[in-house]
Amino acid sequence: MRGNPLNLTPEVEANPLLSDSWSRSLRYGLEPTADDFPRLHSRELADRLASHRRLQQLTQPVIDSLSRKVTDLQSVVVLSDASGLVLHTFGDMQAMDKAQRVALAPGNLWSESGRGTNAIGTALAIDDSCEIEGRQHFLARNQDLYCAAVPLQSPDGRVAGVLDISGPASYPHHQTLAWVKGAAKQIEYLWVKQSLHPQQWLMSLHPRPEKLDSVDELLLVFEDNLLTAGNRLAMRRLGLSAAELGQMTFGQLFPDLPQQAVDVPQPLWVAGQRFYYRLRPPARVSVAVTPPPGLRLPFSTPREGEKLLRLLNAGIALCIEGETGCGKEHISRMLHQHSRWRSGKFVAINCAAIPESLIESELFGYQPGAFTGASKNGYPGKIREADGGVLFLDEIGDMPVTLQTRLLRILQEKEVTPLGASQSLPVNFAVICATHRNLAQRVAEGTFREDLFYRLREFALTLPPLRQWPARAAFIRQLWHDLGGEKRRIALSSALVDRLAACPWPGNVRQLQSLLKVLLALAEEGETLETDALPEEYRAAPAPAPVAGGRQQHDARLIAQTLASFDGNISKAAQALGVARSTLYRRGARTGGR
Ligand SMILES: Nc1ncnc2c1ncn2[C@@H]1O[C@H](COP(=O)(O)OP(=O)(O)OP(=O)(O)O)[C@@H](O)[C@H]1O
Repeated sequence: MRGNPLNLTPEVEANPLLSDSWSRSLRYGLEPTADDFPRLHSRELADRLASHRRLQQLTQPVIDSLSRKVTDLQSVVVLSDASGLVLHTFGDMQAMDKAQRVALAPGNLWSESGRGTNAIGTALAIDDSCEIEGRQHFLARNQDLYCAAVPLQSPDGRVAGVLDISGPASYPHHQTLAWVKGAAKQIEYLWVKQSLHPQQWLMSLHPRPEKLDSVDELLLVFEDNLLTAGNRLAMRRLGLSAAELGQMTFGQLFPDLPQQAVDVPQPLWVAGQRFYYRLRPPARVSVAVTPPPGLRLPFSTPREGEKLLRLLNAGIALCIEGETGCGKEHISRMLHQHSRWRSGKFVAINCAAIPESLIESELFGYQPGAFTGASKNGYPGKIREADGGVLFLDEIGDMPVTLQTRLLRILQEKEVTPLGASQSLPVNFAVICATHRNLAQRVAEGTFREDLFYRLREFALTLPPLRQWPARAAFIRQLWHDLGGEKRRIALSSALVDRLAACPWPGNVRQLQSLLKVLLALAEEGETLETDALPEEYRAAPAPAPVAGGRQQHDARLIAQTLASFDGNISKAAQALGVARSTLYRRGARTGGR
């Protein structure tokens, strides 16, 4: 048919929302007569439900009253996740015919790519509310249904799921879309208010002062002076996008307004429109920490550093990959100190070093007497310690799969339930993870959850090994200065620095730092160190080639040389290497055993 190559019905063709959606459905390769439909097995569904507990808890009271309203229309309320997967169906389904009951039950996937034009899938595709009635549905098998859906937005600006009302198309649905929109507005309002952290500012705005303190309020949340969250009403009305959260400052949004508590509604002009606003200061004032001057990354440009900071400020999960010792933790600590999370702690967890049986209590904490041997005072756990700060997950690739599920849930719901507790506690933190493993390969092998992989790797950064850093000589001199070389009036000759800059450094900065500590411990005040001060393996030109199992072999050699320099005195060698004596005993025993 000319002008209508997709053979759309006149009703669909006349409505751009529908014709676009039908075109997409056809492009997905769907057939209107298709009778099979995507559905999740109960085990996978249980897993997905567990990771959306917060969404369900938040929506439950609003949905309960909504489902009572739609009973007379023989309709049900459906809650889906952001992929269109039905998580819960509320209301009486008995009045529906069997096919509809089956199709709307939890576990069904109502994405547009799975079922063509339908309210849940199309609302997700256009990120807006919509109603799809009878023959407007793409699949013939759904054409007895009426559905109205609204995407739900979490305070961090992400689409978290969809709220939908579905029922027989034969009933009148004059108010249904308005009801579902009102419920979604209420959920998004409660979500912002309930996840407010004591260190955050809350701004509420509305063109009419009497509407303040109602679900119609526009809500904005600031941490320090950074905009970090808001409800959809505010973001739409003020033209803000999720990408601006963590970037936009109070001053950029309201240039003429001081960031001061305002209790009695005051007028305010924004984008040519008059609003009234209140500004509630944080309940717990964070210790004002002045950010240290500019972030310097020795291996890249200042712009790269600024980019990473912006991402961290926006709450984006960073995944840092790179060889051992190249500074993954060091850079994470620097980012934390410069970020909006700096008033909270930097909490590092080595996922490979904690015994599997202890990781759970270590991460999630426990109630007094939660298990035999538990401290009688309980333990808050690392995740709660990181509240307001940065949680650094080192060697994330080694986290046991069972714990990956719990970690994912915490990252999605931003709350933690200590062992033995019945109530969960809200937490707010940024996540940086590090690994020297190939995480994608672990996902392919089935030892790392794919959903956690994407959640933790919202932005991935690969640190180059030290041998590839530009300006290595300058870095070596800086490290020497930081270790106190200049203070002790001990200099490094240019020839020595050049030799070190040419080394391959399989153990990266850790190896370089250990060597410089040894040189410093052995040198006399006022001396200038030449290449002959270097241990033999560093003296020879060309520089030593990287060896298999690099770090361990290098460490063993360095330990042996240092011990020899101090005539076998373990205390002095340990001091020179900057490690505990017990480490040297342990390493000595290991290398000696080979
Ligand atoms: N840019 C840097 N400036 C100064 N010191 C650094 C720098 N990068 C790393 N270091 C130091 O090198 C050592 C190793 O760094 P770090 O622990 O961050 O490496 P890593 O990549 O996390 O190692 P691993 O993979 O073994 O955990 C630390 O003592 C750290 O302080």
